[in-house]
Amino acid sequence: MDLWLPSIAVALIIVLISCILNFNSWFYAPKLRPGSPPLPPGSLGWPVFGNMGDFLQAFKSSNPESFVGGFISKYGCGGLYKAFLFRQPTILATSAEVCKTVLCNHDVFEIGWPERVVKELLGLKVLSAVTGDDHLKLSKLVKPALSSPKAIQHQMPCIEENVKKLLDEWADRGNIVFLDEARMFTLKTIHEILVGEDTGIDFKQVSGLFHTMNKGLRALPLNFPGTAYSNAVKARATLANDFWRIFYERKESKKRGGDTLSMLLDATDEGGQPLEDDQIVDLIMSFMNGGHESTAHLVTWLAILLKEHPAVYQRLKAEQDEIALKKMPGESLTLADMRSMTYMSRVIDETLRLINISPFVFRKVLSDVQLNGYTIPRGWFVEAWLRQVHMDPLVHKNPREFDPDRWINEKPQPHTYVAFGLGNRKCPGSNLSKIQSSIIIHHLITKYNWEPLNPHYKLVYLPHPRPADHYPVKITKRALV
Ligand code: HEM
Repeated sequence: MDLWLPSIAVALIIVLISCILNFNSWFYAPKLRPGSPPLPPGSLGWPVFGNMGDFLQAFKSSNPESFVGGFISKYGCGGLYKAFLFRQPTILATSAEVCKTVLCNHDVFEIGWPERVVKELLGLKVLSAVTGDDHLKLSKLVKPALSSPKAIQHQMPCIEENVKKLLDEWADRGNIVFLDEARMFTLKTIHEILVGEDTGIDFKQVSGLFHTMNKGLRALPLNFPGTAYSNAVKARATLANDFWRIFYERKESKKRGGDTLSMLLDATDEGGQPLEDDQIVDLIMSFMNGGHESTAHLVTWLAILLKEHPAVYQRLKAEQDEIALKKMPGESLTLADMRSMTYMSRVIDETLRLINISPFVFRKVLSDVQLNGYTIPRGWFVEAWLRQVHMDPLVHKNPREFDPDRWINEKPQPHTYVAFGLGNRKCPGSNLSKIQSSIIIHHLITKYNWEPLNPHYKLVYLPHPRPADHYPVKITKRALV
């Protein structure tokens, strides 16, 4: 009797642990049709939390690759693993080929924000919320407002004027925190590009509101006072007030220019239908949101990596000095100048590959699909792990090395560079962010010097990779020669 009790207790504990460990698999794994291939290998982790603990541990360490690396070393290099992330049963798509399949097959893999998030935070009719044919039609209608020759003609002088003012102001101040200043700069510039004039908005407040709104996008959609989601909904409402005011002022004034708002006001679809007012307001807000934070990170990382790689710095400086020397004082950069910045373009691509500002993007599975001998079940989420595509040594040789020449030496396949995504949802602001960073780095490298005040910064990876101290630098204007 004395021996029975402890044995039963041990057996019960084992059963309990096994129930806890297998709860997600029992609860979420679907019954597959007889003869269907199995789910991909992997583990759905702990109840409620799934694999979030491993994910956070990896992304809070100095080696975020260890998260996917754990799946690869346990389950092989198949490029597909089942997991449980962000409260959803999820397939991790980690190889370049699988990511391409996921991002380019919109009839099966579509964006799938919860309805409530679309309604309360994103806006019902913005690019990242609409799906299928509606998405195709909207893309066709709004992309020219960001990347047509007419749009670029408006963007370039606007960016350059702001850059010149900004860099002089930075040099006057001496010490600045690079990422914080770059954020303010990209926010002001994208605002001018989008709405074309001073609208009296408070940029510091707007930056904070977008930050609060973005935090809510991945939070539990519980609208109770004090939750991240509720704060995000309030932030969005405050932002929307500002943007409706700007919209009405412009609509009533009938003034039009090369700015995005003018182009959206005048845009019509194939049937001659204009965009609806609330859609234009939501689109402008979504571009302003998507268009400042990521570009500010890109510019900051360019400044960091150039300082850390003197040979790349010297080569880029030589290319940019040659362009600058051909200019009369005050003469602006032209599109032809931008096209001649071939090394700059490789440095930017390599920075985006190495840093992975958007480490992954998600899709919802619309119907059961078989891929590489596995079933991906309907209703699950797929995370296309863009970061792994860039950091896979089988795709990019010595992936941890910063080597802008890999883009000519390795001649990589187009789907192995996914910094801006792939397929129909590829970032519509990719050109704009490259133009903006090229112009700022052109003026910075040809006329100023910057020295990091803390070269031994600590790196953090969430929500975007960056130095924990946001990269404080001392900036000085070069003497004219
Ligand atoms: C370094 C800068 C940037 C990076 C790394 C970046 C990255 C990305 C990525 C990876 C996607 C694809 C998302 C997906 O497949 O679900 C995307 C989409 C998007 N981006 Fe960007 N982006 C940048 C700059 C910009 C700028 C400047 C704008 C606007 C002016 C912008 C607006 C958007 C929008 C609206 C979408 C949604 C497109 C759709 O769903 O059709 N982004 N971006």
